Amino acid sequence: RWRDYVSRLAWERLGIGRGKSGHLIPRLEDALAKFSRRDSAEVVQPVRTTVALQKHRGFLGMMPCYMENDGVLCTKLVCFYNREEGSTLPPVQATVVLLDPEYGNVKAVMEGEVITCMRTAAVSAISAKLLMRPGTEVLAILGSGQQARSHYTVFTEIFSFKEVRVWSRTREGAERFCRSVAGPVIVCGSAEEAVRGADAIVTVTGSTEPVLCGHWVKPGAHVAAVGACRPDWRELDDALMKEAVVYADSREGATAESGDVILSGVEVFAELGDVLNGTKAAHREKTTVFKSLGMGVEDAVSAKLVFDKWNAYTTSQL
Ligand SMILES: NC(=O)C1=CN([C@@H]2O[C@H](COP(=O)(O)OP(=O)(O)OC[C@H]3O[C@@H](n4cnc5c(N)ncnc54)[C@H](O)[C@@H]3O)[C@@H](O)[C@H]2O)C=CC1
Ligand SMILES: O=C(O)C1=NCCCC1
Repeated sequence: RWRDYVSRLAWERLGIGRGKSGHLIPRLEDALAKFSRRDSAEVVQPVRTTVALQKHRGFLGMMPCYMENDGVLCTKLVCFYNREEGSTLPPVQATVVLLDPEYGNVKAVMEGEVITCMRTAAVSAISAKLLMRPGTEVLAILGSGQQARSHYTVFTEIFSFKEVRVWSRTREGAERFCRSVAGPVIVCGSAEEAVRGADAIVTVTGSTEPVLCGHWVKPGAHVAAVGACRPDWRELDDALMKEAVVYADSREGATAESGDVILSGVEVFAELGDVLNGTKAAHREKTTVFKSLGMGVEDAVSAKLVFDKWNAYTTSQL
């Protein structure tokens, strides 16, 4: 889409995504660590408020965040849908609004899909940095949409996989994905074939039922589970949830919104921020699941980065 193309170009032109995910990953690590300290001068971020758009099989999520010490006030409005196979409508549409916390005026209104794709992939990469075993060789991606593409980009930029595999519910989807990314990918005929022996697995599907079974997963593998962000949606089965040490971006978010956490009845062991703060262990030696729900603070620091880069760029053109 034209809008997607322009945003991506702007993102690259501003140098945010260039090389080792540019400046985004350190800012997100800092934000995750601040969030987990639960200091209201650092981050105030309620659990996402969600309104069901029943007629359209979708949801509106509202994601405000205030970072008093950093002077950042932001909210994202995101609509996400459980689309029919073959639908050409966008699965996620988002707008990010950056405000001045002192006066309340709007500083910028930003297209939020690229921010959502890049920050989600970057946070999954942080989970892999913290929880993946050293010497990993094989990455498997389940799903072939926009999150699959952003995860491919960030993961192959940061880690040196010998093999990347993709599975999608249609072969055409997987083949389209291969044509859209910059490196080699092996198309697999089933999710099981894709994940058998994989060291890292990313689940980025719109599925509401498990697509990944525990008994396929190599012991010690790391799973970044990005889809299934509703309390009755699943991507991972109970066997995997019970076998793994489960991490999340937000404990409150995971226990309110994640079907994989709620319906399997497992405990979230730690937030990524706890590991970054050194208050909880990174169990690299075990099978680990990072359950990603997405947080307003991730959008806030990403939007601030875009805004600052944009200001610097426009000033340099004067
Ligand atoms: N954790 C987070 O922060 C975020 C999570 N998401 C979620 O990530 C998931 C992927 O998002 P996008 O890539 O933007 O969507 P997309 O529509 O571009 O891609 C979805 C992929 O899932 C596949 N899929 C859909 N239903 C399926 C099923 N029943 N079984 C197997 N595969 C199925 C599709 O064929 C497609 O390959 C969605 O669930 C979305 O809500 C999106 C943004 C942020
Ligand atoms: O954090 C986000 O942004 C989203 N999370 C779950 C569903 C789609 C958007």
